[in-house]
Amino acid sequence: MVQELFDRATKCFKEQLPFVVYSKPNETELVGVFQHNDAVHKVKDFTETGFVFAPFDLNSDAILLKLDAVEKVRLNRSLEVAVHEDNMPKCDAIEKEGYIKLISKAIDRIHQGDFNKVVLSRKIEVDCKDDNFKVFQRILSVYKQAFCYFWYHPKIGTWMGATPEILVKSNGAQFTTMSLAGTQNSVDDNEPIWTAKELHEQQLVTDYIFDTLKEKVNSLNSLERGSVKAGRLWHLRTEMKGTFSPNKFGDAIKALHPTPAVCGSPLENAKQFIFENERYERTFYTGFLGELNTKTELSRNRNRRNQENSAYRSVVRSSELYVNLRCMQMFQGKAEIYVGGGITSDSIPEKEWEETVLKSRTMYRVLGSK
Ligand SMILES: C=C(O[C@H]1C=CC=C(C(=O)O)[C@@H]1O)C(=O)O
Repeated sequence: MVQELFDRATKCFKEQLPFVVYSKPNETELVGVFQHNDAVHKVKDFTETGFVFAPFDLNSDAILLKLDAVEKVRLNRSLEVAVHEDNMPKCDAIEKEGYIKLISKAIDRIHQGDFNKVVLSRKIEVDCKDDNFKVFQRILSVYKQAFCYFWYHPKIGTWMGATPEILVKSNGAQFTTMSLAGTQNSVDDNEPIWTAKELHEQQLVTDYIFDTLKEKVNSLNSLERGSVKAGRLWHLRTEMKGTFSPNKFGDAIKALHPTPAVCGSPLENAKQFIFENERYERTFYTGFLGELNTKTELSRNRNRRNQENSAYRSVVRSSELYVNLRCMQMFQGKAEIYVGGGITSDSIPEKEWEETVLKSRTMYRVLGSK
C-alpha cells in the first residue's frame, strides 16, 4: 500500500534517517529505499551500488543511499489529487532585471566566440505550508511520464521533482541516453513548430553526446529526433542507444555529465561562465540521480531439447540515472524551485526569462500555498 510506504518514510523523516521514494516514467510502481543510519556515503567512482544523488559540479560529493531496505508498492496513478492550476509565480522585477542582464552578458560572450551555448538558471523562493508528502503525492499524480522523486538526507537536505530527462540507462552492456533541449509551452496536444534557435540548441547537445561517447563505447546509434511532452511543456529529444563495457560505466557517466542540456558547449568555457556569473550555487539542481549498479536477474532459455534445466540465470548490473530538472529543495515553510534554459546567439533575453517562468510552473502548481 502506498500509504504504508509513506508512513514508513514519514517515520524516517521524523527520526532523521535518509530515504528516497520514487517512481519511474509511466510505471505503476512506487519504490522506497531506506538507509538504516544517517551516514553520508560518498560516491568514489560510480562502481558502487545504491541510489545516487549527484551534484552539478562533480568536484563536490555525489551521495549514495545504501539499499538497506527496499520496498516496492503498486501505485494507482489514476488517483488524481487536486493541484493548484492558478498558482503563478509572482513576477519579481528585480530578479527579472538581474536575470535578463545575465542572459545579455552570455549572448555578448557567445558573439565574442567564448562558447556556442550556455545554460543559465535561477532559484525561486516560494512559501509552502503543506506537508512534504502531500506535495509529493501531487507530483506523482500529475507527472506520470516523468521520473518523480522525494529524496531526504538529514545532513544534506530534502529535494523533490519530476524530471523528463534520462542521463543514462543501462542494462548489462546495453545503454540508452538522450539529448533533450528546446522548450515550448504546450497549448494543446499538437506538436509545436520548432524555431531555428531551438533546433540548433538541441543539435549542439546531440552532437556533443555523440562525439563524447563514441570514443568510449563499443557501438552507438542515434534515433530520429522527435518532440516529447513534459507536463505542460514540449521539448526536442533524440535518443541514442549502444553497447559498452559495463566496467567502464563510471567513465561513461563522467564523460557525459554535465551535457550541454544543462551546462553548454564547449563545456569548460560554459562551466566557467556559469560558476563566475550565476548568482547562486546550483548544488544538486542539474546534477543527476537514480539507481546505480543494481542487480537484475535475467532468465534465458537455452532452447535445447531433453535438457531438464533448460532455463539458466545470469545477473547483470543495471542503472537508471535522470538529470535533476524540474525540481525543488524543501525547507520548513518554503520551497526553492530551480529553473534554467539554454542560451545561444539567437536567444531573446525576455523570451528566455519567460521560459524559466513556464518551467517554474511544473513545481509551482504542486505547492500548496502562495
Ligand atoms: C535546464 C533546464 O532544462 C533543460 C532541459 C530541457 C530543455 C532545456 C531548454 O530548452 O533550455 C534545458 O536544456 C531546466 O528545466 O531547468
